[in-house]
Amino acid sequence: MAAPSSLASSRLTRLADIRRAAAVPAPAPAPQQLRFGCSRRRAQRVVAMAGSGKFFVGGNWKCNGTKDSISKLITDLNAATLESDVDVVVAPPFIYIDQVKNSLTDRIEISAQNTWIGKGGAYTGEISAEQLVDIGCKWVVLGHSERRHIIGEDDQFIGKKASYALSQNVKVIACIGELLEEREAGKTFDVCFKQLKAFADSITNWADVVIAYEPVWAIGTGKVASPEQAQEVHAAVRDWLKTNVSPEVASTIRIIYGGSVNAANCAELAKKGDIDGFLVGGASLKGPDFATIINSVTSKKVAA
Ligand SMILES: O=C(CO)COP(=O)(O)O
Repeated sequence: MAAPSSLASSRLTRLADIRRAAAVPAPAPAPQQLRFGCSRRRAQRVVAMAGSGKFFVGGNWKCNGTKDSISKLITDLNAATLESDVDVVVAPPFIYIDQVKNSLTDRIEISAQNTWIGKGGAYTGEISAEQLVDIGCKWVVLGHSERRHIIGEDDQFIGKKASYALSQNVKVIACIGELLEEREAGKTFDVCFKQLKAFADSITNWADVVIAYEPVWAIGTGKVASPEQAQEVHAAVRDWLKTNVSPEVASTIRIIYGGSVNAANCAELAKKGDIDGFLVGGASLKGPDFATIINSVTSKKVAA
């Protein structure tokens, strides 16, 4: 899947337009929303952003499924009508990748949920990037909060994984996101930028990277970020990339949102200018719901 060609020009135009956006009033945050403490100028800018590139939807199946349940899910996905202008990826548990590869439509690409930091060898329990390539797996999810906070992976370790995976032509879904207490302490941007910097220190080929913003407090909790909350962080991440990597990367990279996305809330999120798709957990285990989320790209087109 090539990076969308329409992105660069639309985003560069958009970034230029941001400064003229002051006339657009920022909506007052809903009472339950937590504020980042960002300036009013930034909030206004964020709301004014519009336009996006090729939508990207990933399904992270995590440590779920059996041969039978996955067979049913594949049947549903193969039968679903999916909008054509969306890149779709699913990430099954390693042991089911071969089953999925052999029976899922090749309209949908396959991702691993993890990989080793370097070449394979005497690393018990690990799977190497070379092995992912061998089995036809084109993507890997790295930096997921469950690996950061449950397994204990740190920024540098995750950065090494990203670097090695990309060197073997495995594309990376690079996850970042803050804990609830970090958000409440006003540290959302600091945390996201620190995690982003660790990726940036290790990545040279950004064309094969999708960034997933997944606030930890929204993962598996049913507490989805509001479209404004997600948009605010996505726009800040894009600004960070513009300053610290390059305007071209900032304008072309897909930044997707994850955390309690479902068939009911995806359309409103998709309308936001800097939300380029989703990384879906629970709802990706239900074929029809996952198809609805993929097809929420139509809301984006309407909003644009
Ligand atoms: O962690 C996630 C995707 O990587 C999100 O999980 P949920 O959609 O189940 O909240």
